[in-house]
Amino acid sequence: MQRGFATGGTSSNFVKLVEVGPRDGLQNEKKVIPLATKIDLIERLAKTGLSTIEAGSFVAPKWVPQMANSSEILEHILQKKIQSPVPVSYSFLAPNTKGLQNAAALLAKNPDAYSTQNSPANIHEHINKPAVEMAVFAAATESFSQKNLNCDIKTSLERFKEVIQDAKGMGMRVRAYISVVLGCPFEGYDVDPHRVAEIATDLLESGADEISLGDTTGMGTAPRTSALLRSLSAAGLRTEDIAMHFHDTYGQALVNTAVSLEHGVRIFDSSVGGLGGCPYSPGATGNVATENMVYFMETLGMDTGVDLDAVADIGAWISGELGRPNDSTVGKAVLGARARDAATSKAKL
Ligand SMILES: CC(C)(COP(=O)([O-])OP(=O)([O-])OC[C@H]1O[C@@H](n2cnc3c(N)ncnc32)[C@H](O)[C@@H]1OP(=O)([O-])[O-])[C@@H](O)C(=O)NCCC(=O)NCCSC(=O)C[C@@](C)(O)CC(=O)[O-]
Repeated sequence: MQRGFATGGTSSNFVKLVEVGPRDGLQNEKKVIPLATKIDLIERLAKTGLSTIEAGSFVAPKWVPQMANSSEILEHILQKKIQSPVPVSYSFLAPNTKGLQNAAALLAKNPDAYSTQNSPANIHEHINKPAVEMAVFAAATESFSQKNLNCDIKTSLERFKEVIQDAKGMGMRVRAYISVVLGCPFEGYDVDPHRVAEIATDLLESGADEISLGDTTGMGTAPRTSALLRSLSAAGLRTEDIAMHFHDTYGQALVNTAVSLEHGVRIFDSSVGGLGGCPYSPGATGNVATENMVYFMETLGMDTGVDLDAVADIGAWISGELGRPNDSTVGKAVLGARARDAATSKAKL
């Protein structure tokens, strides 16, 4: 369907979306999701123009059982050529060196199957070989760090330094999350932006390539998002190193996205069908839906390179597979408009 927004990508209006559905989106589902469904989801997403897909998590299966088959997912990515119109980087979480080593063992078995930061910058090379990146995840509050990682922030940063340096040594790109930056389920709204800046600086100094700031609880508001980004900037952080990760629990995700765009942020996390929730954040709902994010960027004349109709189809499909409602308002609207158009064309025949 023609949506009639200004389009046309230039490097200045490009916004990178990081699809977190297969990891953040699925990790909290109670029902066991078959491996084949997870792989199908990743393969479908890879065809939409998304360039980064968070595919799994090398965490303790006792803690997050739904992610227990992340090794099989990584193996599939390495062994089968997933078709994609653009080079895709597949990202996996690691909470400690054990998680990284588990991923590294699979990479070592398939050394020619993936590209690294050291690979030649040849687009065909990258299209033929997926990139694999790792992600570590800290918290902005002590309570959340204890619940999510079973250690305090200082200990987590020491562990992450090792994980980041080892992963970088293997040529991998590393992203670092900081959760609960705009509100904590245990400590409330009072999250200190200066502390967020300190943690982000520590992670960047350890070698992380990008910091994703998680509004885990969706408690972020426009003024508080702006205040946080001002604090980070005052502390010397560069917007090009920052990604924003909004959950839409209070319906503020796109407002906060607009504020972040004004501050120069150009990387946003989202989840197809609005899947998600954090197992250690009671009451947390899904990430902002990828469909909503793509549509929103299109209305602003920004270019994500992502096919909105294709992600709308995937959102409806995966919601059906999981037996849950499709949480993307845009996804439902796109499919509704398509059904109306089809009915109108049929009536004209
Ligand atoms: C960090 C630990 C492991 C500490 O947990 P612990 O219990 O303190 O760890 P431990 O070192 O004492 O080990 C306990 C057991 O786990 C095993 N183990 C230990 N590490 C691993 C590993 N990597 N892979 C596989 N197994 C592992 C270890 O071998 C041992 O096994 P046992 O001897 O009992 O059989 C645990 O707290 C953990 O896995 N936490 C992860 C929690 C998580 O995944 N949360 C969700 C991701 S964060 C998120 O969703 C937020 C985000 C990123 O989306 C952004 C936002 O919205 O905020």
